[in-house]
Amino acid sequence: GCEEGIDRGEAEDFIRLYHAENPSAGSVKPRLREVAREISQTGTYTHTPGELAFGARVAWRNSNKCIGRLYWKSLRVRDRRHVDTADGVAEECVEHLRVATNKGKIRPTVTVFAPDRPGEQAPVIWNDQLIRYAGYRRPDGSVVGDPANVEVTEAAVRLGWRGRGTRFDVLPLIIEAKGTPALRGLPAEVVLEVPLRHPSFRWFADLGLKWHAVPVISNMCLEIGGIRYPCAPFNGWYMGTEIGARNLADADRYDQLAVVAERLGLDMSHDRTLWRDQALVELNVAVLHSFEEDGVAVTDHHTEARRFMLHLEKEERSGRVCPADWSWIVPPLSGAATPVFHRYYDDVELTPAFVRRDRNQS
Ligand code: HEM
Ligand SMILES: N=C(Nc1cccc(CNC[C@@H]2CCCN2)c1)c1cccs1
Repeated sequence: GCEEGIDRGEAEDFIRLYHAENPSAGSVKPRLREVAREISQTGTYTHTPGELAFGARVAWRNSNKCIGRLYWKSLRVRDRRHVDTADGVAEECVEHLRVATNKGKIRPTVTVFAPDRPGEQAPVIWNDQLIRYAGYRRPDGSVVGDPANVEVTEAAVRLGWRGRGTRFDVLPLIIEAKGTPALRGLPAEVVLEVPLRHPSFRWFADLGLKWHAVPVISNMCLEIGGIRYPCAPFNGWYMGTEIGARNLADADRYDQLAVVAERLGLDMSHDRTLWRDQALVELNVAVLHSFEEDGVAVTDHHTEARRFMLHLEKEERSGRVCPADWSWIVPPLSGAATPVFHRYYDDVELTPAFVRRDRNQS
């Protein structure tokens, strides 16, 4: 919340950073005076469109856990700070999906909705991504669909939603505006999905697996110069391992390794036959093959690791520290076979930033 008002120091630091990296923005002194005046009069201040776009791009550049930061300057910023109703947020999220998906040629995009302001509650989205598959817990404790989404599925059901009960039901958005949560379904035409098949094993298609094309994170707060934007959904494209080595592989997600190993005819009698590892590779081959064949942007972890090494070099050449968290940067498959494994990083927390939104804060 912003009961205590804006941190003037953070506001000044950001304005100075903006002018330092954008000489065409003119002299910093008049803008610093204007911001200080607005804060003392209203308890907050308003970013110019240029400051907002730069702040969002630098928040991406500062994201310690992100391997995909090479193209941070190309982030498309949709300034929707005037939107603060459930209908408005829903409409703009649908448009975000249309613009970002771009028929598979995915464009990294962020939509920035209303900020926290003294006495006004900013809208928030309860879903952690715009596109999520429902998880239905059955009486015997088993789950149909994505176990990671059982809670949000139950929240949607409490609000009146009923799914079809398949393993891949796309959840509605739950948007809380002015304290009231509301359901808003996504039109099918903005939810691009990729059915998964394997280039060599024809039986793979019969597993009935698929995944959505665009990951749009909708539960993080964008913080710029002391201003909090609790609703700022952002997307890139997937790295294949996120789907093939986590979402479909984790035991507490779709748990498909034994299913794939069985169909591969592997010896599953002991871990040391490495049947899990062989199944993992084929599952990831299927993800990359299917996305590529459908013309949907995706990267493999070798390519993404090489790009990140290039990003590190460029940042160091620009005289900046590139903050990184080794445990998130190293891919969950074949870590040491990628260059990002073989070095240390400075895991410092810089601002502007995308931060996890605490449950109790808006
Ligand atoms: C363009 C392609 C991109 C790729 C391939 C990529 C890749 C990734 C991957 C693999 C992760 C780890 C996710 C996980 O393990 O669950 C990640 C984390 C993250 N990425 Fe990126 N990213 C991209 C673009 C972006 C963009 C456009 C933004 C924001 C504008 C962004 C911000 C972040 C943040 C904040 C995290 C950490 C999330 C958390 O703390 O939970 N990334 N990225
Ligand atoms: N490729 C992406 N993956 C991504 C990025 C940030 C966060 C996430 C979701 N991470 C949460 C899960 C659940 C815990 C560990 N991983 C995925 C992108 C999503 C949005 C922009 S890029």
